[in-house]
Parts: sequence; C-alpha cells; structure tokens
Amino acid sequence: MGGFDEVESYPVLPSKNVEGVCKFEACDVGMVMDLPEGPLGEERKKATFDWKLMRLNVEEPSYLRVKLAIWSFLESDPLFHSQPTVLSSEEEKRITAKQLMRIRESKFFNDVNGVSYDKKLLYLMALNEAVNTLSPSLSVKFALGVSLFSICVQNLGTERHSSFIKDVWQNKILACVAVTEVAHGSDTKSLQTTATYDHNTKEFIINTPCFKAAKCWVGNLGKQCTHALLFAQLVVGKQCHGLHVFIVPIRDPYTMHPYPGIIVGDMGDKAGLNGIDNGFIMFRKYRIPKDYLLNRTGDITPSGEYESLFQNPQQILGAALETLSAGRIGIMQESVCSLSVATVIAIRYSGVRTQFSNDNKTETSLLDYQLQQWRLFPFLAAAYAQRAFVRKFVLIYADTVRFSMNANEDTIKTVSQMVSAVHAIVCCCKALLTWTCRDAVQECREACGGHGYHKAARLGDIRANHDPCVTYEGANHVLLQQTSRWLLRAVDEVPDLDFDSARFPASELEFLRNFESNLSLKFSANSVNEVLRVDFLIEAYQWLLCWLIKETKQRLASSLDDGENAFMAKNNVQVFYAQTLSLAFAENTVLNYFAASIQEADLSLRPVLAKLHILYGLTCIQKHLRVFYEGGYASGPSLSKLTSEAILEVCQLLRPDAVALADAFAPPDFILNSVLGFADGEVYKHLEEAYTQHGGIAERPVWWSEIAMKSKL
Ligand SMILES: Cc1cc2nc3c(=O)[nH]c(=O)nc-3n(C[C@H](O)[C@H](O)[C@H](O)COP(=O)(O)OP(=O)(O)OC[C@H]3O[C@@H](n4cnc5c(N)ncnc54)[C@H](O)[C@@H]3O)c2cc1C
Repeated sequence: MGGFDEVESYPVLPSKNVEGVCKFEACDVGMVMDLPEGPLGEERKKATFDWKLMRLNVEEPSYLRVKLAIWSFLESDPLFHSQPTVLSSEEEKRITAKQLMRIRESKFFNDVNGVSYDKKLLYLMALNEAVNTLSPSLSVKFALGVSLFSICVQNLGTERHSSFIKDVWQNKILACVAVTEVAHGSDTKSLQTTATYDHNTKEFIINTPCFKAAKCWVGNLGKQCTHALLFAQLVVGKQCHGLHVFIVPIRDPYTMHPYPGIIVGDMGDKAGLNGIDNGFIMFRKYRIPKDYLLNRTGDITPSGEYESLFQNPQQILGAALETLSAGRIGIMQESVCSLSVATVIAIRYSGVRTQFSNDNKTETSLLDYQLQQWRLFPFLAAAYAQRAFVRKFVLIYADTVRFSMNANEDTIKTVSQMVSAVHAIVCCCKALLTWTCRDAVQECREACGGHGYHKAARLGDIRANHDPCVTYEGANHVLLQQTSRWLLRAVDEVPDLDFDSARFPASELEFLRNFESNLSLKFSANSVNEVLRVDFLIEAYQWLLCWLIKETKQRLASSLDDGENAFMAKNNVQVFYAQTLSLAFAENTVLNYFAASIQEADLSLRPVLAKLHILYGLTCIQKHLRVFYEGGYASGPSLSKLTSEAILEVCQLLRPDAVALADAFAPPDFILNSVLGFADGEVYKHLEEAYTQHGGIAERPVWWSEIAMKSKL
C-alpha cells in the first residue's frame, strides 16, 4: 500500500537528534493502565497495533511518569474536581487561585529547585501539559506567574535579580507579564508607558501618560499578582532608549493591597479562561529602585548615563521579546493538548454512536461514515504530527538555549543562526498549531451533534478556553510575518547557513541550495499509490516553498519599483503569498519532525504512523492546490483528483485503528472529564447522570410563581 510499507526509508533529519538532553526516570508498558470494558471493546479489538506501546511512543515515557503522578495527585484532591454547574467568574478565579497555591505547595513544585536549565524546562513542560489538560486557566496562571517570569528574569536580568527567581519558586511572590496597552498590542514598539531615570534618587519613575497607555489584558494582574514584569520605554534625560523590562512591585503579599501610586483592577468577564484575573493598570509617577531594571542588554552607569551592548533600540526590543519564545512553545504544547482531548472525545463518541441503518437491522456506527472519517481523521493525524513536532522541538529549543548560554567567539555566528531559526519556527508553528486546534474543536463539537454542545461534553469549554491562544503572545497573522521575513532572508544566506550542523533547527531547508531545480519540478503521478508516498510530500513542499519564496520576493521587488515604501510593499504581499509561505513552511516543518519521530518508533507502530503522516501531509497539500496550479507545478485534474482519492483511501485504512489511536493519547477519565469521551464508552449512562445530577427533577422551579397562570378565582 503506497509508502506505508517503506517507512524505514523515512528521512532522518540530523538536527532532530539532540544529544545530551536530560531524561527523567522512564516508565514502561506496565505503567499504562488497562481500559475498562464497555461498548468500545469491539472497536478496540479491530486495532492493528498495540495501543500501550503507542502510548509510550506518543508520550516521552519519562514525561509520562511525571504526568501520571501529577494527574493522580490532582484526582486525589477535591479542590481539583470539576463543578457540574457554571460558576461565576469571581468563583472561578478564587478556585483557580487556590489550586495554584496547592500546586506550588506540592512536591511537584519543589522537584524543580536546583536542577539544570534544560531539565527544569522539560520538567515544566510535563507539569504544564498535565495541568493544562485538566484546567487551561490553571496552567496559564502558573506559566505567567512563575515559569515565564523566572525564564525572563534569568535571560534578561543579572545576578542582582536572582532573589526574585528564588522568591517566585519559594512561593513568596506571584508575577504577571505586562506588555499590551489599550491602544497598542502587536505594535510593541509604540508602547507608551515610560520609565524615566532619576539620578538623584537612583530610581525609575514609571508613568502611564493616558488611558490608551494603560496596560491591559495582563493575566494574574487583576486580583492576585505581587509583581509585574513590565515592558516600558526607558528614558534618560530627554532621550528614549526604547523598550526595556522592569520588575515592578504591585501588591503587598501579606495584605494583598495594591501599593500607592498605581490604579489596578480586574477587566471583568471574558468569553473563556475566567479562572484567570486579567487586569489593567495605570501608573502615576510610581517609583521603583534602579536595580529593578533587567539589565543584561542595557543599564544605567554609576554616573547616570545609559549604556547598552546594542546600538539599535530595535535589537534590544528583539532580545526582550525573544524570551517570549518559551511562552509560545508552551502555547503550542497546550494547543496540542486541547486538540488531542477534543479528538479523543469525538472519536470515542463516534465509535459508540449509531445513526440510520443500511439493512433495517443494525444501525450504522458514525465511524463508518465516509463523511465522519473525513471530518475527524485528519485532525487525529494532525494531533499525532503536531505532538511529535512539539516533543522534538522542545529539545531543539533547550539545546539552542544551552548552546547560546555558552557562546564564544567561535560559535557566536552559529548561535545567532540557530536563535533566528528557532524564532522563525516558533512564530509560524504557534500560528499553525493554534489554528489547527481552533478548527478541530469546532469540527469535533459538530461531529458529536447536539450532545457535543452540553457542558458535560466539555467541548464548549475547550473551545472558549483555547480561542485566545490565536491572539495572545503574538497575534497569529502578525507572527507569520516574522517567519516569512526570515525565509526571504534565509534564501540569500543559504551558502552561509550551517545546515550540516547536527543542531541547526531547520536543517530540512537544505533543499534551498537547489532552488532553481526545485522550481522545475512537476507533478507526474498517475495513480493514487504514487501520492500515498512520503517522497511525494517532500517533493511537493520543496516546490511549494521555493515558488512561494520566489513569487513573494518578486512581488516585493516590483512593489518597491512602483514607488511603494518598504512598509507598504511588505504589507501588500501578505495575502496569498508571504503568509501562505509561512504556513507552508510550518506544515513542512511539522511533517519533517513527525517523519523523524516515525523513524525512531517501534517497527510495529510505523505502518499506522505512516498513514497518519501521509494523511496530515495530503490534507495540508490540498489547502495549497491554488498555488500548485497557479505556479505550474500541476496542470489538469490529476493533482486535485489523486490527492482527494488518496485522502479518502487513507481515512478508510485508518478506520479500524481510530479508537485505539485516540486511546493512545487520551488522559485518564478524571482529566478528560467528558461524558462523551470516557474510556468505558458508556455514553448514554454518563449522559443520564449529567441530565439528572442537577436536582429539581419533577419539582417546580423556585421562581414558579412568576410564570404560572394566575388563578381564575
Ligand atoms: C485572554 C487573553 C490573555 C492575555 N494575556 C496577556 C498578558 O498576560 N500580558 C499581556 O501583555 N498581554 C496579554 N494579552 C494581550 C495580547 O497579547 C494581545 O491581545 C495581542 O498581542 C494582540 O494585540 P491587540 O489585542 O492589541 O491586537 P492588535 O495588535 O490591535 O491587532 C488587531 C488585529 O489586527 C491584526 N494586525 C495587527 N497588526 C497587523 C499587521 N501589521 N498586519 C496585519 N494584521 C495586523 C492582528 O492580527 C489582529 O487580528 C492577552 C489577551 C487575551 C485575549
């Protein structure tokens, strides 16, 4: 069958084998619990692979051990049990704040003290994933309040700030990251909050010039945080030196009263994530000590002048914002969690639910419908592909950070290439993964019909909580522009890029060395089998990326020739070209990382993983049919027709494995928390419980007298 038997020949990409990355104590198949008997039993028997083995393949086994321990801890504590009714947002905030305290007091939190940077990063990823699957509000609160704060202070601060890192890990303070202002979000360069240096008192005076400059949307700021990591324009004398980052005390940790000189409050109800207290703040000439400037990139000299490693404020801003990469990787990980959970719910439900009958005797399983397969299986494939990507990319990121911390004159060029490549990958993949999840959750909700809309199905909560991921930590449309800029530059720098280095994060781009010959590639397949192959995906993406780069460059150049300035010329190539380029690059990156992970998988798992790989690739390729025809890679109906047929064929091939594939990344029931997706498949029993647990059955409402017919007497 096409390329599925040839998976041994999947390309192994050198950059993906990161040596020296730490591992935790591994777990084995014995640790994976059996699933309960029930209506899904027959579906599970159809699988062509061992789902427990797959579980250890999709999860880093050593993380799985950490996650299982955290899940069991959460289940044992009633504070983490879900509420059957919709809580007021104030109550959600209270409970989430208490949950955060409980986690910070637990042994899981202490486990990270005193360990190396990359071990800490990987441990935090496991903790984040475990917590996020239960409560996105809680994981975001933790990420902003503790991990992102400490990573930023470590990367942008110096020795003088180490006490803040210690305090946040010792549960003495809780932070927020305050970048966005009312009038400027994506355009960080134009932020208006100022930090003016006063040499007489050796203090910075933080000021909000008007309401449009109030910081807003800041998670943890509304009610709880004690400190803010504040992005403000640094002013010395009359000169502004651009955006810098400051640690700013907000509340007394003992009384929780805000300090005088600031106006801080909660923004009120949101469409989701109401466990987080997103807040606004205005500073009224509020003073902080000089040492609270994170001074790795720029500082005030003893004589009161500003000095910096960088000539250009834009570079300082770049360095400051680059530390947000860790946050964006966290978002990608959370997106994959939500995508996985939504897919598990919809696939298990579809495995139980039957509608209509072909023979008037047996009703047809939803999973047997071609439409249901085509709607859900590409998202199942995306969940596998993107999970594999995040898992490997975290290691690359950790390696890049470690390498850059030890940079010297000999390695500085490679370090800067690696950091740029990591940044470009993070920007486009954050967009791709969050959008995939957004689309998947909606499709899964609809695939579960009306029951999918019940709160107890959980899909509505997943949708509302995931929604802002496409906007925060960089609006997707804006982030994609950073990747396309890098790609256009990378083509010119190809002779200089160190593709051969085992650590270069985008080594698959080596094909850019053959730019012109890639452009002459033509689609030549005559049968479905010829597109069910990994080499077809590789070739198609090589052509696609080269053509989009060429076309975007040409359009930019002709726009400039026509007299447009650089700003407008860049804006006018986004739709259909630069943005498509970034997304295509993201898809290709995910496919490559997934391919590399298939190479490392147990032999018995490779055929089914290869099907998922091909399905994900073909689904992505179909989104670019316009470009393939416009650029002359294909003509006539073959490309469109063969890829469509191939997608349907792989969907059918995956049919027997669907439930087992969902089982392999499903969290335990307590964490999954969906009456449609519990492992026993007893959908109707759990629905009945959900319908009847509210009380008041066969009773009249307490407000009955307001609506009852008035007595005729
Ligand atoms: C739930 C939630 C939590 C948040 N938490 C925090 C937090 O903890 N700290 C914090 O500082 N901020 C936080 N934010 C704010 C968030 O980071 C910003 O909303 C985000 O950066 C986008 O900025 P904006 O809202 O000002 O949108 P804008 O920048 O005004 O963008 C509006 C629209 O215009 C588009 N656009 C903007 N510029 C361009 C361009 N050049 N080309 C094409 N299109 C463009 C964008 O894609 C977007 O669709 C949070 C937001 C939400 C919703």
